[in-house]
Amino acid sequence: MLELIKANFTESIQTKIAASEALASPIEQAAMLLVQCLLAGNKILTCGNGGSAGDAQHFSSELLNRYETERPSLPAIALTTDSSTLTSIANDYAYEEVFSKQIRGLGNQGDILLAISTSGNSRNIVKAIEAAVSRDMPIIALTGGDGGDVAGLLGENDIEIRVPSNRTARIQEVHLLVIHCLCDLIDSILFPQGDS
Ligand SMILES: O=C(CO)[C@@H](O)[C@H](O)[C@H](O)[C@H](O)COP(=O)(O)O
Ligand SMILES: [Zn+2]
Repeated sequence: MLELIKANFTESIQTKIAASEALASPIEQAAMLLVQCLLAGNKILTCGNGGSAGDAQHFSSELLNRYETERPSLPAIALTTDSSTLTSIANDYAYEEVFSKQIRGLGNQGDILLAISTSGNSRNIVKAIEAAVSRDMPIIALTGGDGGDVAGLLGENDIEIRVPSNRTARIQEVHLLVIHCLCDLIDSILFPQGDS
């Protein structure tokens, strides 16, 4: 048991060290894109499944409320939270449409879609990206493995932050760190002294 625990910690740490080299540049680019979006008065929509739904909500709550310092609320919506909307879209159409239909209703040109998928292959994430493209929304995709179908859908102005791991749990652990880096960078650029 203790060996298994140690192995999980070791693998997580090693994945984070590898990611810190590979992902610093795309994380910086994503932070700049998010800041531009917010300065232009646009908003951020987030989505994901399972643990990644939690990550999508984690990020939107840190924007709407706060991260570490006092500052004004920033506009973000997690598309994973409205059970009436999610169940009716899944029931009347298909589960793969649960995010895309919300994006077509809520997304405006210049809003950002933050799409989270460890495999890059979840159909509702693929459909969400297609909907964002149709609304002229830039996309930031948090992925892992080989990037899956998501990687092939992104345009030159979109950003993929792909964790160098094939294990869902390890990828999710780095995704959360990436989300906290993005919050830290947004706050330090927009509110240098933590002023509100
Ligand atoms: O948290 C975990 C596994 O660690 C699961 O809930 C996991 O998020 C779910 O199986 C998701 O459906 C996986 O989707 P994706 O990351 O491949 O898009
Ligand atoms: Zn998980």
